[in-house]
Amino acid sequence: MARVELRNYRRAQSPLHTLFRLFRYFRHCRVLLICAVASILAYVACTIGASYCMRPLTNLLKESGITPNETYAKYLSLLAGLGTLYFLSAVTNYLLNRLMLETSTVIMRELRAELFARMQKLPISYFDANTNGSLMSYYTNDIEATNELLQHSITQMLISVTSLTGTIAMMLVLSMRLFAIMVVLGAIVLLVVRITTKISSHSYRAQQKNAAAVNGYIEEMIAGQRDIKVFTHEKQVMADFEPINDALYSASTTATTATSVVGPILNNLSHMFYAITCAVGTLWLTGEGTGGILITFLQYIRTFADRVSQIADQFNSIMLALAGAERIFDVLDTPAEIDEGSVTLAREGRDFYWVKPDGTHVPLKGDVRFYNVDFSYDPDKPVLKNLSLYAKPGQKIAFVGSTGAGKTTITNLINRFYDIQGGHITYDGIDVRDIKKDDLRRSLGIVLQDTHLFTGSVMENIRYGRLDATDEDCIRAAKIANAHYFISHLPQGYNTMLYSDGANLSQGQRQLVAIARAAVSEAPVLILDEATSSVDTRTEKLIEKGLDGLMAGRTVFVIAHRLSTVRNANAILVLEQGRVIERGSHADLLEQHGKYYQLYTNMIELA
Ligand SMILES: Nc1ncnc2c1ncn2[C@@H]1O[C@H](COP(=O)(O)OP(=O)(O)OP(=O)(O)O)[C@@H](O)[C@H]1O
Repeated sequence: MARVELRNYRRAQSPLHTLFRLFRYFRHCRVLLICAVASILAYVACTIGASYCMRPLTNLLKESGITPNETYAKYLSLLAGLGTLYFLSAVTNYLLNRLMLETSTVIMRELRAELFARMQKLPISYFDANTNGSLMSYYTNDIEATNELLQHSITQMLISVTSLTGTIAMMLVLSMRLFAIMVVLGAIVLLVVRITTKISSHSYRAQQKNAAAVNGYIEEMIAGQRDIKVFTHEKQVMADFEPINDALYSASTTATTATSVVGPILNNLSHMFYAITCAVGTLWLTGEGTGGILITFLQYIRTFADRVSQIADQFNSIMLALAGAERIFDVLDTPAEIDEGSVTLAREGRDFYWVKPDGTHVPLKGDVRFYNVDFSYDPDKPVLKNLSLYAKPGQKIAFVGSTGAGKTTITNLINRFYDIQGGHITYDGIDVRDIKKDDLRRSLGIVLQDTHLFTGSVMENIRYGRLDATDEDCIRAAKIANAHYFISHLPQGYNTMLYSDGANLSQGQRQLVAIARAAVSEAPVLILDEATSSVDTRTEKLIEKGLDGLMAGRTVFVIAHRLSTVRNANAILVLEQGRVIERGSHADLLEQHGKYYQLYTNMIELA
C-alpha cells in the first residue's frame, strides 16, 4: 500500500525572524504600506474619537445654565461630529482593506515567483525526498496562509494593538482611579487568554497535521486510481482512509470546541469587568461631569475587551500562518543544485563542441567512461561499488540485470542528477564535474520509460528537446522517431493539443513523442530507458524502429528490456548489486555461460 507522508505541520519555530523576513517583501510597495499605516492610525483615531463623544453627549443631559435651544444646537453638532467620525472610520477601514489587498497581491506574486524559481534550481534528490503532494501544498496551503496573514491577520493585529494603546491612553486621561481597577481585572483576563490560547493552538496544530495526512492520502489515491481499480483495492483504500479521516474529525472537534470556549469566557469576563467598573465608578466618582466620564470609560472598556480578545484570536492564526511562511522560507533557503563546472559545451547548428579555454572548438564525440565509481543515495547503503565502464563514440551499451541492480542509477550519474562519492566519470575525457551542468545535460538525449508530456501541442512537446528547433527540425525528428505517421493522422496533426500528461495519446504514441523529443536534441550521447513492455507488438515494432533511427551514429546507453536491443549492442554490461559482473557482446556472453546466459535462457524480458 502506498506510503502517506505527513508534512511537518508545526507552529512557526522562529516567528519573529519569519515576520521580519516577510516584512522585507514590503520594500516593493512602500507607498502602499505607508498609506496602510496612515489608514490604520486614522481608523483608530476615528473609532476612539467616536467613543469619546459619549462624554459631552452624556454631560449635555445634566448641563445647567443653557437654554433648551442651545442644548439642542449642541446636541445636533455633537451628533454630526459623531456621524462624521463613524463615516471616516468606515472609509479608512475600506481603504485599509483595499491597500492590504493590493500589497499582499504584490508580495504573493513575488513569493510565488521566488518559490517556483527556487524549485527549478533544487537538486533531484530534493524531489526524491518530498512527495508531489507536500510540494504542491507550498503553493496551496502555505501561500494561502501567508496571503491571509498579510491581507488580514497582520492588519487586524495592528489595528487591535493601536486601538488598545489609544484606548488605554484615553482611559488614563478620563480617570486614573477607574484605570487602576482595570489593571487588576486586565491581569485576570490576560491569564485566562493565555491558558485558553495554549489549549486552542495545540488543538489547531493537531487539526492541521491531520488535515495534511488526509489531503496527502487523497491526492495519492487519486493519482493511483488506475492501479487501485486494476488491483481491486477500493475496499482496502477506503478502510485505510477511515482512521485518518476519523483522526481529522476528532482533532477538528477538539479545535473548534477549544475555540468556541475562548469566546464565551472572554465575553463573560468583559461583562463582569463592565459591571464591576460601573459599580465602583458610581461609588468613587463624584463631582461635575462624572456621568460622562463613567459612560465613556465603560465604552472604552468594551473596546478594550474586544481588542484583547481579537489579539488572542489573531495571535493564534498569525502563528500558524507564520509557520506557512516559514515553510516557504525553508524551501527558499534549501541550497540550490551546485554547479561548479566551468567547461562549456556549445551547440552550433546540429553539432556539439567542447569550447576550450583558448576559444578553439573541439567536436564532441560522445566518449563516456566511469573510473572506479562509488555511489550511494543513503550513506549507509552503497548502490554502486568501484564501478568502471566505458562507451566509445558511437557504441551502444546495454545494461541488463535484476531489478535494483543499479541500471537507472548509472544513467542518473552521467547527467549528474546525483554526484558520485568516489572515482570519476568523463565525457570526451573531461571530468563531468568540470562541465557546466546545463551544457552537459543539453548534450545528452534522454528517453525515460515514464515520459512526461506537458500541456501544449505535439509540436511544442517535441520542441521541448531543443527550444530553438524549427518546425522543420521537429518534423524531421518525428520522422526519425517513426512518430510522423501517427502525428499526421491526429485531428490537428502537429498542432493537436495534449492535456494531462498526454492522456489523449496511447502509451506507445506518448513514447514515440518522447523519442522524437530526444531526436530533436541531436545530442551525441543518448540514454534510453526502454519502454516496450506495456505496449502491443505492433507498437513495439514502431518504437523499435523509432529508437533505431534515433540511435544511429550516437553513443547510446540503454537499459535493455528487449532481446533485440541486447543482441545489437556493442557491449552488454551485466550488473548485480551495483557491480559489473560481465561485459561482452551477446555472442561472447552466451559463450561464457555466466549470469547473462542464465538470464537469456530463462527469461524473455531481461530487466
Ligand atoms: N532516489 C533514490 N533514493 C534512494 N535509493 C534509491 C533511489 N533510487 C534508487 N534507489 C535504490 O538504489 C538501488 C538501485 O536502483 P536502480 O533504480 O538504479 O535499479 P535498477 O537496476 O534500475 O532497477 P529497475 O530495473 O527496477 O529499474 C535500489 O536498491 C534502489 O532501491
